[in-house]
Amino acid sequence: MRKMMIHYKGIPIYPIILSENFDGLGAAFEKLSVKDRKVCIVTDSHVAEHYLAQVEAIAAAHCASAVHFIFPAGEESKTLATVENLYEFLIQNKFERRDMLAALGGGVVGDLTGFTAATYLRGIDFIQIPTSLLAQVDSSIGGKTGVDFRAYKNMVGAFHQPKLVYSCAETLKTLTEQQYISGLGEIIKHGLIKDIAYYHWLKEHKEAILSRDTQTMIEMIEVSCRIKKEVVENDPEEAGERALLNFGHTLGHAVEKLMNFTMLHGECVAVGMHGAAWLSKEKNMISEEIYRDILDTLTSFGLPVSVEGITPARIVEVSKSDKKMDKGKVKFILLNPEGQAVIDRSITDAQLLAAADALVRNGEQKL
Ligand SMILES: O=C(O)C(=O)C[C@@H](O)[C@H](O)[C@H](O)COP(=O)(O)O
Repeated sequence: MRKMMIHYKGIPIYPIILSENFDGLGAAFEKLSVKDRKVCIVTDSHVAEHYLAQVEAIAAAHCASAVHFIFPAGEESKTLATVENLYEFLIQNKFERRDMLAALGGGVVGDLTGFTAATYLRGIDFIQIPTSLLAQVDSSIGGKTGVDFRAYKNMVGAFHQPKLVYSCAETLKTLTEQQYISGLGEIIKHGLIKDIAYYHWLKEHKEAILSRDTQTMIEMIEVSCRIKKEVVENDPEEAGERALLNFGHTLGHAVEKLMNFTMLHGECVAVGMHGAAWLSKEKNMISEEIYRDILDTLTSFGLPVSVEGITPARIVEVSKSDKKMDKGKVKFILLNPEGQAVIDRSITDAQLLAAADALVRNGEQKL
């Protein structure tokens, strides 16, 4: 078992526990003083089949009582309507301020549960038990919670920090290939924005990573969590540096929306990272060779770097309606020659369109 603590202004806020199994979850509950508090485990229809019984039994043994709320798996459920159903369930079960939610699942479950916890009774505690690779290395850490609104990704939300993040590597073995690889999109992002040695380590350990070797996965998750921890500790509410975590998300969110959420988040981030790398190359911030290496790395891990069926013009239009606008300019995260990410507000509409064009697969172009 590995453990790290998230601090804000030097004060310890919550632990991240990385474990091979759920054996340490009971002890982690105990540390939260939950003996006389109710817990509602929020999960989706896929995860419920695999892990709900086990986690609910642990919660019931350590808390005053445990109930569960299950919603249909998928991004379509990440709405205010699901949040309303959850409020209703909590009211019916007489949940009070001192009671708690536990998000058992991937990014959708974590974001939606966190947002419900942030707003129910003006805020109750919640914990994250992420079961997808993407949630374990990214969305469960840092307190970004929220839902989509009329297909605008994460448009309504709040910063609300969990009391615990407990990640169990066993759960990664039941992920579909596509879900697992989607998580690798955010992991490669971590290397590219903050730790180029880690990016090379990922390439060197590709086989063990893709075969889901437990120890390699835990090592990789630990490095990614440390990178995310460092960024969110320095800038908890995205006043500055935290925006670097949005590398690949400006165009990625637009692709996600235009593909009607038929592509997974990490896949869209990979396409978006291609766009950001392309812009970095065009601005002479990285070489053609590095640009090619990024594309090769993404594709060698099974991630897409282009899309079909949408137009560059629509990608630009939708990018401009995302949250990343800043005084009318799209806030872009680009790569610089030192192998670090930087915030850039100088991208023109023409450059944005050309980047979007590089992502759209048509005829000859087979990236
Ligand atoms: O934690 C963050 O900050 C991130 O930006 C991490 C992203 O990878 C993640 O997808 C996040 O949910 C996107 O946030 P958003 O503010 O762009 O919706």
